[in-house]
Amino acid sequence: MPLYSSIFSATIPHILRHGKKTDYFTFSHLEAATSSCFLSFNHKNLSSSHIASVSNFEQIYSSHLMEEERQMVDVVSQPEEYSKELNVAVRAVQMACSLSQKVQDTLISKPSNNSKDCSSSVTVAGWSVKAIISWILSTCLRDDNISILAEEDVHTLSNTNSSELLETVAKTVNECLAKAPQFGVEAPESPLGTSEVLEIISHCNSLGGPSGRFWALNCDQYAVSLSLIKDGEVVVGVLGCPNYPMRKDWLSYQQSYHRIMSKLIPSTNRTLNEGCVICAKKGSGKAWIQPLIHVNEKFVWPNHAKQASVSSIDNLALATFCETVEKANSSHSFTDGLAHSVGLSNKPLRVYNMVKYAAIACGDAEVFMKFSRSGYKEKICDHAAGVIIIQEAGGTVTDVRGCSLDFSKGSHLEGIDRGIVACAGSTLHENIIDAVDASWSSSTL
Ligand SMILES: Nc1ncnc2c1ncn2[C@@H]1O[C@H](COP(=O)(O)O)[C@@H](OP(=O)(O)O)[C@H]1O
Ligand SMILES: [Mg+2]
Repeated sequence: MPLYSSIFSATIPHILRHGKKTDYFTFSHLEAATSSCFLSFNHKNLSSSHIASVSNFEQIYSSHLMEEERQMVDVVSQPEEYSKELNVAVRAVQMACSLSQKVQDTLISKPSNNSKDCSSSVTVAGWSVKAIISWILSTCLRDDNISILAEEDVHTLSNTNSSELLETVAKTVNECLAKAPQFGVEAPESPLGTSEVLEIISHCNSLGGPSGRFWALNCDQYAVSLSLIKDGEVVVGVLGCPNYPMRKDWLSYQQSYHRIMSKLIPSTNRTLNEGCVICAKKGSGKAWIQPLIHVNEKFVWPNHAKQASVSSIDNLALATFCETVEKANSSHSFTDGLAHSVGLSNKPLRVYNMVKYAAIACGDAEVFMKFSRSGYKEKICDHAAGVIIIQEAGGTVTDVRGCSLDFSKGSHLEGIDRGIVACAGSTLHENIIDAVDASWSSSTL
């Protein structure tokens, strides 16, 4: 990429210094947005008080829908179980991703050398996403007892030393919620006070478990994932990837570059390179992918949604495998050796967190393997949405013995044997599992 090297050399060192997966940088306000939403096909199923509707959705959109979009309407408009939850969760994740994109745009346009500024922006963005998602879920689903399993301890923010942070989070949350109509959600009547923000964040205190329902949330710069878990089973999964390039050849670049590249290389179809949200409902046999909406656009459900399907490649020689970016999180030497032994000759795709699941669900990669050091317990928030999306898109996800991942044991996946393997199809999956079995005893894992 020599053409871009001078711009990259100016921006990349900054990203490398500060652009780790958890860095959000300064949040700047979202641009003015328009109001109203398009939901009449489904509004009977929704809590109409907070989700606006236009009655002429059918006339405006149905006649123009492409076949895939029609199918999407069929899937989400039927009064099926969890349609409402899926619909609301997609909006919540869209909003969270737009906040994340905004922060990243600020990073690119106004790089800061102050790591303290950066980490405080990360913290603000993280809490703000929790608040926004909690508020949307409880308001749109009319559920005052929303329960969310997230990674941080909710009490940190109520600490008396955190009052400045709380004020900043509340400001960010209010700026973001003021744009809720852009996503088809009514904004709060008046800005939320700090105690209300604390109250909505306090719902992020679920411990998970085998019965009842709770949401699992994970957010960072590269992925925002939200899943609904009912009686230990994942029933809805939504995965937003604000940097997903939607062009396979760009995936192999460090993800922070994508947004720079998408600005440098004009696309005839902008939606092809600026992030996506993928979602699925248990048992539907389908997953859906749609672009993120951008400044001054309205979220039109199911806007440009297309069915997401895993790749049809079932030959390891042609397959691409994903693995963790950080060597500390999964043994690269073991996966390299394994890849060599099974004839996986393509370069591994190292993308952060759940972007790996997204790559498989969209057919951009075929295999994901993660072999954590012994003693590390995987968190369910880091997998739930990705697992259901891959399964509904036609793929297979298990531990290395071929057992399903168990989301009923609290905040962590207990009893995972050796590691996690996700594949586009059962043939690939069997081959990988057999190969791991054959090489495990000689490994140092
Ligand atoms: N010591 C460890 N061993 C294995 N996985 C780890 C780990 N520490 C963190 N992780 C997991 O690996 C994820 C990051 O992987 P990757 O390198 O592919 O981005 C982390 O996501 P979070 O940062 O959301 O907790 C976490 O789920
Ligand atoms: Mg995580």
